[in-house]
Amino acid sequence: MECVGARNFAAMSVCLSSSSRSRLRRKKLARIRTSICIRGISLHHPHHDNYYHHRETSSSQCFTVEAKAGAGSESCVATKEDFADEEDYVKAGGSELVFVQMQQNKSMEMQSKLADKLPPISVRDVLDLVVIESAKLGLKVGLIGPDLPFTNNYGVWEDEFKDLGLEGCIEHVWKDTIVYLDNKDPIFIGRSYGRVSRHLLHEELLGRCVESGVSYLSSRVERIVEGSNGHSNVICEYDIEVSCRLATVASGAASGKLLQYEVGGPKVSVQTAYGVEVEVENSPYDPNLMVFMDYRDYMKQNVQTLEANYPTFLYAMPMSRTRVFFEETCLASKEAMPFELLKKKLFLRLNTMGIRITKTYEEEWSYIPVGGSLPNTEQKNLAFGAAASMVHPATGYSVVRSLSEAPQYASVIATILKEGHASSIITHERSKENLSMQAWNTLWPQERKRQRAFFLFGLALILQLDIEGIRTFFHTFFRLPNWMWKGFLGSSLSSTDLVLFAFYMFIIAPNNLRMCLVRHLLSDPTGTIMVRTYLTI
Ligand SMILES: CC(C)=CCC/C(C)=C/C=C/C(C)=C/C=C/C(C)=C/C=C/C=C(C)/C=C/C=C(C)/C=C/C=C(\C)CCC=C(C)C
Repeated sequence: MECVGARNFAAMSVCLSSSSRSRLRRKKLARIRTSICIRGISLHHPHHDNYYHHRETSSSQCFTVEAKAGAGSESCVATKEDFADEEDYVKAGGSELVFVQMQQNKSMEMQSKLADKLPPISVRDVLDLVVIESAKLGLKVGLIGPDLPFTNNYGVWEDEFKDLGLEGCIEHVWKDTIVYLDNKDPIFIGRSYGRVSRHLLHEELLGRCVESGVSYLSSRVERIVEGSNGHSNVICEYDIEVSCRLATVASGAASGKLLQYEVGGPKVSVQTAYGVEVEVENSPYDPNLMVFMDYRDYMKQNVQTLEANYPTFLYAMPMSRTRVFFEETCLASKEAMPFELLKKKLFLRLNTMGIRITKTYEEEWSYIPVGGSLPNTEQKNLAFGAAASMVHPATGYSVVRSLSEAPQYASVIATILKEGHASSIITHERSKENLSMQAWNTLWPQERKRQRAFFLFGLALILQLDIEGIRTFFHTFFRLPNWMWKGFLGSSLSSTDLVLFAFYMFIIAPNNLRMCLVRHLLSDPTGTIMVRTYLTI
C-alpha cells in the first residue's frame, strides 16, 4: 500500500445536536452558491465523534451537510452562515452524527479526479484487497471512497520527506526552523522544514495508483460484512457490493463504524488550529526561517483566562516578506479549544505584533484527535493511517509515519494473502482471522505499543502544564541531543531509547520540572499503563 487515504487529509466531521440541526435553514441549504462540489460522508468513530478538518478560501464557502438519523439520512448544501454560530457548526452535541466535507475551489481545479485516471471497479470481480481510500501496489486492488481533494497545509521536516523520495512534492523549503518560547533568545533547531504541495502529493499518489492498475469506485462505504468463502463484502451507497479478500479502512480518525477499538483505553484529546494565509504590510518574521512554535506572550492581560485554559502557540510559514501562513495552534487539550477563541487569539496576537493584513488568501480550520484507543487487533478488517491510530499522540503529525510504514505493511499483506490462498482451500474462516492478525501485529507489535504508551504518558503530561510549564518543558526538550528530540518527533526512537530519553530529560530539567515528571509518573494512570506495557513481553 503506497497511497494513504485522501480523507485522512481532507475530511472533517461535525456533530450537531438536534436543536442545532433544526437551526440549519433548510431552504437556504438547498441552494448551491458557488461551483464547488462537496459531498458528505457518514462514518463513525466511538472516540472521535468530532473529527473535524477542513479549509476554505475567502471565495468558497459552500459545502454539503449530511445528517444521519437512525435509518434515514438527509443531505443539503450549506454555507457556514447557515449555522446559528461557529459553535453549532463544529460542536459535538447530540447523538446524531453529521459529516461535512469541504473542498476548496482552488485545489479542486488543480487536483485530478480519481475517476478520470483510474479504471472503475467491476462489482462482479473479487478483489484481493479493498483499501478504502487507499491502494496497494502489486495485488488486485480497489480503492473506494468519495473523490475529494487534499485540503490542508502539511509541514514536514525536509530530510524525512527526502528519505521517502517525496522531495519533489515540497513546494517551499526553509533552511532552518526556529522556536520562540519567551522573550529570551530563540532556539534555532538546525533542521530544514518544508511545506508540502497538496496538489503535487495528490498527483504523486494518484500516479502510483495508475501505474499499478488500481481500480476505483467513487462511493461511500456503509459497512463491511462477512461474505461467503471467507470474503468480505463492502457495502456501499445504493447497495453496491464489492467483494474482496481483505478490506483495509483508511478513512481517517472517524472510522468507528467500520472498525472496533479497544475498550477502556485513554480518552481522546484534541489538537486544534486556526490558520490564515495572508498578505501583510510588514512581517517581523525572517522569510528564511520557519517558525515551528512561537509561545511568546503577545496578549498580556487581554486573554489571561484564555491562556490559562488553552495555552497556544503561533506556527508561521513566511513564504516571503509579505506573504505568510499564520496558524494559532493548541497542541493538545482535553476538550477542543473553540475555533472562535483560536481565531480571536490569532488576530489579537497579530494586531499586538503590529502586523497589518491587506489580503486573505485562505483560511484553515484543523481538528485532529490525538491519543485514544488502539484498534482491536483481533478483528478481520484492517486499517491504516489515522483509522489505525497512527497519529503521533504528542504532536498530531501522521503523514510521514503513514507513508513510511505503508510499503512494509503492504508487503506483509501481500505475503499473507498469498499464504492465505493456499490455506483457505482448507478452512476459510480460521485462515482469514489469522491473516488479519498477522497484518495487525505488523502495524502494532508490542514494541510499537510500548512507544505509544510512552507518547500517551507525554501527552497526559502536556495536558497538565500551564503556559509557564510548557515553556520550561520545551526549553528542556529542545536541549536534548538532536537524535533524541528528532527521534521523538519522528516516532523513530525504540522503547529503550525512550527510557534513555526520559532519564536525559530528567537530568537536564530544572528542579520544578523534575518534580513534575516524577509526580506524573507516580500518580497519572498513563504512568501505570506505560510501566505495565513496558513489562509485557
Ligand atoms: C494542518 C495540520 C495537519 C496541522 C495544523 C496544526 C499544526 C500547525 C500543528 C503543529 C504542531 C506542532 C508544531 C507540534 C510540536 C510538538 C512537539 C514539539 C511535541 C513534543 C513533545 C514532547 C514530549 C511529550 C516529551 C515527553 C517527555 C517525557 C514524558 C519525559 C519523561 C521523563 C520522566 C518520566 C523522567 C523520569 C526519571 C526518573 C524517575 C529518574
